[in-house]
Amino acid sequence: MSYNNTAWLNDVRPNPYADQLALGFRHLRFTRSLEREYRDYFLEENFDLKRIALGAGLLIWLAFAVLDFYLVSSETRWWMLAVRLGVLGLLLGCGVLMIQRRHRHLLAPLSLVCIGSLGVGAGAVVAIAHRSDPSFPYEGLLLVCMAAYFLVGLRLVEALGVSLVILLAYVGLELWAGLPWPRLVNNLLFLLFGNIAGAVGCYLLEFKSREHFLISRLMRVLADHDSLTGLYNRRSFNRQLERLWRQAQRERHGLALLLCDVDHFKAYNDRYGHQAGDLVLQQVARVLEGTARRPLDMAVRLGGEEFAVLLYDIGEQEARRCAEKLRASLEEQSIRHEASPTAPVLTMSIGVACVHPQPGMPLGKLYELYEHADRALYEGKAFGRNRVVA
Ligand SMILES: Nc1nc2c(ncn2[C@@H]2O[C@H](COP(=O)(O)OP(=O)(O)OP(=O)(O)O)[C@@H](O)[C@H]2O)c(=O)[nH]1
Repeated sequence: MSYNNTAWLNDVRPNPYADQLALGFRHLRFTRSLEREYRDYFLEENFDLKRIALGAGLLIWLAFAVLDFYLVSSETRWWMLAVRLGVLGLLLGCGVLMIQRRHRHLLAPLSLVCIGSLGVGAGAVVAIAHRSDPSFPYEGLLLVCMAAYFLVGLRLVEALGVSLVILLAYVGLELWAGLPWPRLVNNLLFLLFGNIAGAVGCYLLEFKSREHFLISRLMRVLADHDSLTGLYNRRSFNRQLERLWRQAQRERHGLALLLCDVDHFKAYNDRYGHQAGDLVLQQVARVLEGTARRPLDMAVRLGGEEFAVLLYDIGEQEARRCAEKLRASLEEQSIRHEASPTAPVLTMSIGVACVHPQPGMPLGKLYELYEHADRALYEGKAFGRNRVVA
């Protein structure tokens, strides 16, 4: 099985999610960093499922314990009950850890312990019963394996591993119980075929889950980024601006907004063509990215030839210096602009505004930051362009 509809992906590459979709993942494995991200996502997605499955498993286990008691009359039922109680204790112990989010990293191993103990416990109960009654039903074991494939939120490799352990333990226990060979072979074949069906279903489920992960992450990236330059778009800028405002209020850090506008870009388009204009916008974007290097900084394409750089934890002097460096960097690219009346190369004007958000300062001040930078940019244009105004 492979992911076939890759033609549209070429439009959005390079992008790690699109690249992985195009590369395929039929062995249910991504590249190293994506694999780590997927496993985190998978754990988070299945957090509730695991807890519900554990609750259901406990109830079914108890119901079978009651059934054993009525179905088996000999002394062996006490041994069966002891096994059931032992497994019950283990499930309760794991359950206490699993319901707390702070033990999230233990979720996968705990699920394996739960399903494994249910399987081996069920195998032990069946083997004990088979010592006196070889026709005692053993099919419940398949139920446990099916839960591993479909209910507990395990990856295929985990479900296969734990099912294999359960089957091996079952064979060992039946040999100890002395189940006649023809019966053992019959039971084992039934369990094996059931497991093959479960594994195929689990493979398809995991494949779809991985595909969903990649597509949903890719959609998120596309929704937050400008398709021409790859910079953040205005929507994610607005979101991030408010988030950073609150963070800066809490941490008492300064914020700076650099509004950048390419000079005489209409003339550039008219002189060199729209496609050349697009390439230049991409070049400008790379220059802006060089300025927004720290994790909370952000380079944005607001639209057309208007860009913004949001800088976190910065003072007025430093912001002005950054803006000047940015302006000079574009000029140093020496992109010829023969149609510009102000410079022989492509330049941009930058309006700078800074704020130190204090706790309790209204959000309205944030919009003043934008207005201030916009006014400064307007002045920069009016005073001849290719300059920084704060
Ligand atoms: N190539 C290209 N051009 C674009 C894009 N978006 C907007 N533009 C062009 O950018 C130009 C912006 O022109 P104006 O707003 O008049 O600004 P300007 O010519 O740069 O003049 P000043 O800003 O005053 O220096 C318009 O001609 C738009 O068509 C784009 O994605 N690609």
